[in-house]
Amino acid sequence: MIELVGISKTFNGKQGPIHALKDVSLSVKKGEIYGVIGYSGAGKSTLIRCVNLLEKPDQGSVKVKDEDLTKLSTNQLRKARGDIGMIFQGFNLLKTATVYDNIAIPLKLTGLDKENVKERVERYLKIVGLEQKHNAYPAELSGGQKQRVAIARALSFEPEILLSDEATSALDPDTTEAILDLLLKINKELGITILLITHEMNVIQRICDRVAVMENGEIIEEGKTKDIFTAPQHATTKKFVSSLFSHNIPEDILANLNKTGQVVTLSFFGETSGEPALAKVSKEFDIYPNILAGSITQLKDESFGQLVVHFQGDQEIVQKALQLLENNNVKVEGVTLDDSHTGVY
Ligand SMILES: Nc1ncnc2c1ncn2[C@@H]1O[C@H](COP(=O)(O)OP(=O)(O)OP(=O)(O)O)[C@@H](O)[C@H]1O
Repeated sequence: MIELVGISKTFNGKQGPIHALKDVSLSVKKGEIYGVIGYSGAGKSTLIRCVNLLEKPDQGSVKVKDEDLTKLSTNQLRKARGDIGMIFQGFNLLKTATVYDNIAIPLKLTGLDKENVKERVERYLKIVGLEQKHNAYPAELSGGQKQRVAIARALSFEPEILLSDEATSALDPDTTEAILDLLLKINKELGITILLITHEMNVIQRICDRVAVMENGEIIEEGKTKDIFTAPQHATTKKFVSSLFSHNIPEDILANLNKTGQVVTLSFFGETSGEPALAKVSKEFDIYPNILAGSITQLKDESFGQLVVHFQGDQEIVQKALQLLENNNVKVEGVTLDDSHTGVY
């Protein structure tokens, strides 16, 4: 659906050139929710703005629905952009217009007649749950409600793709959850492909099928959300994942525990696979795992759990127990003193 190949973009900064994107390639499938995560300055905004050519890359191709947007005339590009909606952190609403007009005005500018404009505004305000707010002005709305208006405005053009530029970054945690639920609903019920950028791992965790991690204008890791959560490779990815699972065990306690046995992290999917497997090994090998920390979190399609466990006793038996856990699809990783600085992931 979206195919970025070898995108580069350099800005002229005051202190010399800034290589915001360096040979970035990315592919988003139809119907997918794809997240790009990175710290400030990683190049996320530049990347997402390249998808609808708000930013023109210096090199590379931007294919949307098999059409290379960099090769289109102004008119053709305007038409192609009709398939790509966008929402922003700052909502970008017209302050002096009502909720209704914020959606209706851009639609009227496309030449749509009054009846159809009315029908669309009402349909999409209903989808975002704001049918009671037609006559309100943006100043009378909460942040979450303003983002809902912005989403309804984007949807009113009936795009196949929605780009989300940090849409939940200005919102409190509860409102963020509600907006993420709305994005999931839009994806599932309207079949809209979503490409989002964020610096918050919980956004990736809750709704993304796949994720790319960006740093210094490059994609440093990419994959299914599930795989990135269970086996992050790059130090930055590990940091993002551990921001959600900060099972910080104080260093001196960890050092003492390591003297009397082994401390491991067990990662598992689904509600059933982790604890029963642990109960099974303790029974079979007559060992007593001591659970030090644990968490369970909901990914888009399944739950993901982690337990930090101390295994005491005969090392040979413990190794056999850990092997059995692995055979039961539980991922086993040793916890070292170094891990405790950033949290166990
Ligand atoms: N128009 C511009 N002119 C000059 N430099 C720019 C411009 N736009 C972005 N940059 C620089 O390019 C780099 C990448 O910026 P970008 O906004 O894409 O990163 P980001 O990951 O989205 O970060 P943030 O979340 O802080 O916006 C940064 O060093 C930024 O200062």
